[in-house]
Amino acid sequence: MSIKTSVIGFPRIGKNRELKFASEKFFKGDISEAELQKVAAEIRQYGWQKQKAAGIDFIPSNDFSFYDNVLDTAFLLNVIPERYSSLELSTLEKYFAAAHGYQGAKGDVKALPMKKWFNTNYHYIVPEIDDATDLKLVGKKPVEEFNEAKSAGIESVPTLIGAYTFLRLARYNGNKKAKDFAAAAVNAYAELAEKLATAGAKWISFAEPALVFDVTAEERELFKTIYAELLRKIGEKKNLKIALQSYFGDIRDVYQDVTALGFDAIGLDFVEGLKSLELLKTGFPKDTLLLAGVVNGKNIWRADYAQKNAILAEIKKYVAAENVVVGTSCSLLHVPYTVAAEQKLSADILKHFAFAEEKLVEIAELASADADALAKNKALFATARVQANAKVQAELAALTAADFERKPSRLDRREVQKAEFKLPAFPTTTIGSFPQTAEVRANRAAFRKGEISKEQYVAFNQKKIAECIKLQEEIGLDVIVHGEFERNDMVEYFGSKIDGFVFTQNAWVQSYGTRCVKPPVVWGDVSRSAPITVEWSVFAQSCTKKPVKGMLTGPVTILNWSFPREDISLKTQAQEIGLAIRDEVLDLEKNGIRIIQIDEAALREKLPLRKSDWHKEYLDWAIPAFRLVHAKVKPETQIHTHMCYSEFNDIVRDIDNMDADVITFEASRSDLKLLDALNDAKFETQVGPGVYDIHSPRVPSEQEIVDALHKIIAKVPQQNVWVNPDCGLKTRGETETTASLKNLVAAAKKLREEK
Ligand SMILES: Nc1nc2c(c(=O)[nH]1)N[C@@H](CNc1ccc(C(=O)N[C@@H](CCC(=O)N[C@@H](CCC(=O)N[C@@H](CCC(=O)O)C(=O)O)C(=O)O)C(=O)O)cc1)CN2
Ligand code: MET
Ligand SMILES: [Zn+2]
Repeated sequence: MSIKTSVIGFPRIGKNRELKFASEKFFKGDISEAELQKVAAEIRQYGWQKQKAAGIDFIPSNDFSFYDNVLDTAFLLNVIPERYSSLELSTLEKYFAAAHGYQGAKGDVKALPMKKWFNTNYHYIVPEIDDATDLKLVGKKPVEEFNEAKSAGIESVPTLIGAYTFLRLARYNGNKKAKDFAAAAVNAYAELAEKLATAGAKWISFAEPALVFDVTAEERELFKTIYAELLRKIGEKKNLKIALQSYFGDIRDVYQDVTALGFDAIGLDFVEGLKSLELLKTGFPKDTLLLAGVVNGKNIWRADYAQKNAILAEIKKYVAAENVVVGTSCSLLHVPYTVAAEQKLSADILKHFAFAEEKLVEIAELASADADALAKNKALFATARVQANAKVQAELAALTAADFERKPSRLDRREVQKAEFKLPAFPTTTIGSFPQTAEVRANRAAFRKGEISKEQYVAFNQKKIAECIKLQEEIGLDVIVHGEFERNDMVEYFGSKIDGFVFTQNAWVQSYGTRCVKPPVVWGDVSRSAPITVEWSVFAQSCTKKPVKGMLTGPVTILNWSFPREDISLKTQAQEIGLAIRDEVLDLEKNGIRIIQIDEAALREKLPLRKSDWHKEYLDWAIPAFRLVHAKVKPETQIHTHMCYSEFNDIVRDIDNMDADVITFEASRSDLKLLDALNDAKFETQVGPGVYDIHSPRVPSEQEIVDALHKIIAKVPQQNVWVNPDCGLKTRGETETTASLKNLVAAAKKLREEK
């Protein structure tokens, strides 16, 4: 008897990003809703048929989304703020209005906020609940998609974001809290379960990834209340089975509750769940299926069957073999579709890759214990995939404490830099990128396709840089940037210039809505063979007397937004990338660049989901990796860094400990709590909390920026304050950018006068 198999979710942007392109056309009014729906149906069909062909037993439905599954759940449960529901638009248009705002004949509303989905580069839409929210079942999406799969001959498992995770991730604007909506949520989910059962569903799966966070006593009560009641209600319909699916870690705080509640299946993550095996040893209920997440849903490497089988063997000591189901550790949303779409990489490289479709085959092969497949896999892992780079290894081995310690101290450097730059109070700057217009993209594309020469490509970008600098001088900014016209993405660009990475052509992964990324793959030891940005920066500096910031991406961000190796530690990889970027920093300095920004946009992203793991598992290597990059620069060289997500209240000391001279970060949309945290921590790094939101085309008025600055100087010593936007301007238009920056400079001047 072959073991059964399950999948938590499948990619949904389309094998060639069809959903992205169709949605963007729909937004522009170029295609109808019906045409968009047709593309969506084809994408769903594709995923189901691939899973069926691979022999997957538990195939999910309702894992598709036009934008985001959390937003789908909000629309399913009537958690739709009135400003969207009252728009005279179709339901799908209201949904998109909540996802990314609406500005047009029918109204003007901003989008709901977007947040990182656990420890991934996917982002979800944060549902907004207030005291008047009438949580109840209003949508049909799960039932419709179940029926759609059924008519295609597939008996799917409708998967739903569970009530606990939904209520845990929502934002509450009134006095009511999650627990005040528990009863309503139970009723809505029970009603939905009944409808699904009537439609013929045999199973439903509740995804509860929020169980892998630290769970407080109060949250645990909420979880128990919800499911005790929901299972009781559903239990009245005896032919429906219920799975509880966790992922992105282990559920140590609620394992006992989960196993006691009486689910028909429990999904545990044996990849990121450090304690999952240990928990299993404490007992697992009889006659319950264990959906064993052993195939990594986040990486792009082939699974090592010997290692996976060892885990499965261990699992079977505690769970009857017939109750073990082999599956993915999380949704396959976080990996690209298929290795088959890669034509440029050699077969020797590609044979080590498994994207979503290849992972289906892996699950099936692990379940069937097919002898040929086992032998082939054994052979693949028998030899080392890559040769170590001796030079890099020697450099790593030679690192000492001094490589991580910049001298003199920040406060001493500060005096030196004051004399060096003679910047005014409230110095103004931007984060790096300027609008990536169609012609900028076209220039890169033409060069990539070999349609223009290197000289033509460089000449175009130099012209753009010169114009960009002239514009910044006219606006009156103090520290200038070159504009980043040569970069498609801040990580892909560096990856493509550093040895040790490999690149895919079509390995797109959804980051949010219609936006995708193509993460580079860390293939071997990483090293820099030639300067990357120096010529651009030197050219930019030749255009102005004002200081031009060199612009680099830091090691932690490059690593976090790539697919890392698994044969060596993240710490080692971050150090290798750190050494490569350090070479670049020192070359920039040698070539007259006196201010260097090293972006760590994604530093916060991979902070472990549990607080107890923060230091040991992450910060203890991530912060030193950044220090390594800049420790050897001269005292007068000013090091900046930038972070996109300002939710670092709990780690401000660690951020300060990166020992940058200046940090800029997103603050305009967030509250002032971070400023309080900076104040409490006596934050020493000079700071530029973004004074306006670059994610919107709206132009902030001078007064708004003055007001923002007043709030900032109420908490941060004036002499530490920089004035800058939130993040890079690459997604903005040129007109609004110029208008916004003029107001920003005017606001800074006003504050100088007030002093
Ligand atoms: N890696 C990463 N993660 C991040 C961020 C980030 O900046 N980088 N920011 C945060 C938000 N996430 C984001 C993720 C994606 C995009 C984004 O704009 N993505 C673009 C793709 C960007 C890109 O690489 N574009 C290439 C073009 C790539 C391409 O498709 N080229 C086609 C041809 C297209 C043509 O010729 O017109 C091809 O080569 O075939 C370029 O500009 O050069 C998109 O989905 O639309 C923005 C933010 C968090 N995570
Ligand atoms: N320097 C980069 C830019 O301005 C930093 C962006 S952070 C996502 O685009
Ligand atoms: Zn940013």
